[in-house]
Amino acid sequence: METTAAPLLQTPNYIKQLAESPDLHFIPANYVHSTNNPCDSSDSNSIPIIDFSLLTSGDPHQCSIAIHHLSKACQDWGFFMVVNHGIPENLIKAVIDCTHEFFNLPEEDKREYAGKHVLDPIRCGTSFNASKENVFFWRDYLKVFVHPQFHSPTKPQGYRDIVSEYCEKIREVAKMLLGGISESLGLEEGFLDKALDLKSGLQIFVGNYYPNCPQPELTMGMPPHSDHGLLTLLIQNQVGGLQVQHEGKWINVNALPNSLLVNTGDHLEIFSNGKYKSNMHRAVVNNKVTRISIATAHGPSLETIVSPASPLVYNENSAAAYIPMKYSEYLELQQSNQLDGKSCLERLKFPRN
Ligand SMILES: O=C(O)CCC(=O)C(=O)O
Ligand SMILES: [Fe+2]
Repeated sequence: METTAAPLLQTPNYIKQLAESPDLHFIPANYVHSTNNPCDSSDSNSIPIIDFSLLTSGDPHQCSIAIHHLSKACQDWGFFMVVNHGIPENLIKAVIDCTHEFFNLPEEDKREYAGKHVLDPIRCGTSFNASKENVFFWRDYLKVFVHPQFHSPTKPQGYRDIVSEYCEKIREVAKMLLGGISESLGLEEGFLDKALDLKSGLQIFVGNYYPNCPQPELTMGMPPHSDHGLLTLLIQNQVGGLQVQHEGKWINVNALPNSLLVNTGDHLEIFSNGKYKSNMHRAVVNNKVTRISIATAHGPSLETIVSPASPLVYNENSAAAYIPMKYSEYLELQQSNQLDGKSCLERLKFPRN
């Protein structure tokens, strides 16, 4: 394997800019990660598949099958693919295309959204928590709050209409899945929705841009992490790169055509009192083509204090395993330098003896 790397580089504004520099054969040293080789992973055909049409069929028997599948998927994997979700293929393509156009805008158009606070509604930048780690990843991002209030960059043209249509549709899918998940926990379908104030719930549209990389085996697009919130629904431009952790192994996600890739988040773990663990995942890059992915994260309202669901806790068999915290405070803590190497979720776990 080629291990030579170019010297350290001053932080570029965007990885896109670096990846497009002529004669880039070696990646700068601050992009090299000595974690396990990202290519050392298994393929899997066993990733759970949820047929969304069963959940929405109105037939109680079909619904209960889907709920059972959701329960197993959340408990065993924290990850599943959703088919027959009803979101038109051409809308998905349009969202990916206009997000690609956003990343292709001149730097001055993107500059006004750079270097913002985690609660600012539109942010774009590079890497993954670069301010904290000073270690870089092969990725640029655009993060936009799209619910309860819809925000949008002003360019490219057409972006606002396409993305708002997509976000509305994907939120409906997330809401139905969360209704099924609520039932799978032995709660009423609407329990989670009410408890976490989903009608004012935060929805964040995250566009990820991973340009092709001359030494993909030495770096990573996104390091291993879990997502905040309840459920993240992801689409991509037909280029793989997402890997999920399952039973201690990294699994390449080979997406079914036109499927949504869904992972559980930290606040579902908290709400379920640890029954549904938040999924660990990461993104690898390749040396051939640019990969675009769009992750839409769905969480409680920013004001909600998230704690384990009361019916799951106040019985003789279990006690709350997580300390309650306001969702907005969680987001700020996650971005801060005050975690002593622990994950934010780890910090909220009650110590067990
Ligand atoms: O690009 C991917 O496949 C993963 C993206 C992701 O994990 C995220 O945006 O949180
Ligand atoms: Fe993620």
